[in-house]
Amino acid sequence: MMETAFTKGEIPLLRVEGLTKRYLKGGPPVVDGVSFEVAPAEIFALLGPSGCGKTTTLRLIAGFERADEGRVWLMGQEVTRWPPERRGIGFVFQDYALFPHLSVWENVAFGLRHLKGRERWARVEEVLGLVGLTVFKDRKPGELSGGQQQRVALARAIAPGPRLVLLDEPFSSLDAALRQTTRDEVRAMLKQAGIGAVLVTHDQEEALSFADRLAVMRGGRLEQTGTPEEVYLRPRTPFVAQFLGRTNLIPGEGRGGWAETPLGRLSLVEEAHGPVLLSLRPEGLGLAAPLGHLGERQLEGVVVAREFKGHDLTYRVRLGSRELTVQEGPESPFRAGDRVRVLVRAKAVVVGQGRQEGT
Ligand SMILES: Nc1ncnc2c1ncn2[C@@H]1O[C@H](COP(=O)(O)OP(=O)(O)OP(=O)(O)O)[C@@H](O)[C@H]1O
Repeated sequence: MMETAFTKGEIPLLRVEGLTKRYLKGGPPVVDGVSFEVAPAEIFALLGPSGCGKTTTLRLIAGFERADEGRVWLMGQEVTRWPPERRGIGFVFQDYALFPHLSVWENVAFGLRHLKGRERWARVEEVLGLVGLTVFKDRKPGELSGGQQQRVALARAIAPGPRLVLLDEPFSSLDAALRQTTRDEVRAMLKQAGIGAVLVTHDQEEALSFADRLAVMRGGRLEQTGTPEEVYLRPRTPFVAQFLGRTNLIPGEGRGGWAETPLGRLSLVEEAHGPVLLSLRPEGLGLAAPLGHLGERQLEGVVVAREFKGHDLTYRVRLGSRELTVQEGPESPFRAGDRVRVLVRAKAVVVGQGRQEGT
């Protein structure tokens, strides 16, 4: 499986290897053997539930925390023991951390104290232009919207010209509509400036749409790394399948290109043999009216719940002792209590080998 965005021989912008961190001596590691690489100008996301060690990983990369084990390289140079200021990395926090008493212009100029008057002025103007905030340069942060404040924070982080910025849940305090537009804008700005980024988020949609590649993190470890498409369409574990969206987990017996399952024979994306756990996304299933004639092989079930969401419609359908989540178009006509035929439209993905508990 393709897992890197690298051309042969290219030096990664960031490389971390075996990063491990315990906050309590002798306690469990909160970051446990984390390794990944980020290519120049690549946007990489660390996605995982609260407390899985994402922020700690970011702090180890920035140098705010010291790793118990493992190493960090920036553009081929080992920086594991370097202090944060020597690493030249930009950092954007969830709460922006802007100076409230300084204007937008002064906030952005703050990290440029090493530059002289004219040079400094030109760089601040350039960066404000890049983030589209030139007209607000005299305002204080408190006189801006959340999305605008976030862009100031980004401008301040990129003003000194870092090759890498670390973004810790930078969009989470914005409301849904603003979050999406700010995200798109920030992505476009990073791409335009050729700056690589590591984004930390617990929001799967954000990671999928913002990142070029992402890693799903759980309990201090990276469970799977790949492009958004690879990780969504080819999850390797039940956790990754469930964390990246809704899915149906179905036990089966692999027979090569297909598996025998309680839903009948399912085609598999990749060959498998023996006991397996399969993932079938709700959009890979469909509903139709049951066929009238008896003796026809069909997966018949009963709609137990229906959730209309505008762009789609989600059903819960009971088949024997099992419930499936099925996604249909918004005009799908079934109601709770209707008898329906379940259609399998997609191939199943193997997310576990061997007998699984609770399936
Ligand atoms: N300074 C600290 N001292 C002790 N424990 C800490 C410290 N910082 C974090 N932890 C613990 O380490 C674990 C990982 O925290 P971390 O903030 O890295 O996770 P996260 O995935 O970023 O979570 P969230 O999304 O909630 O911020 C958590 O159990 C947290 O309570």
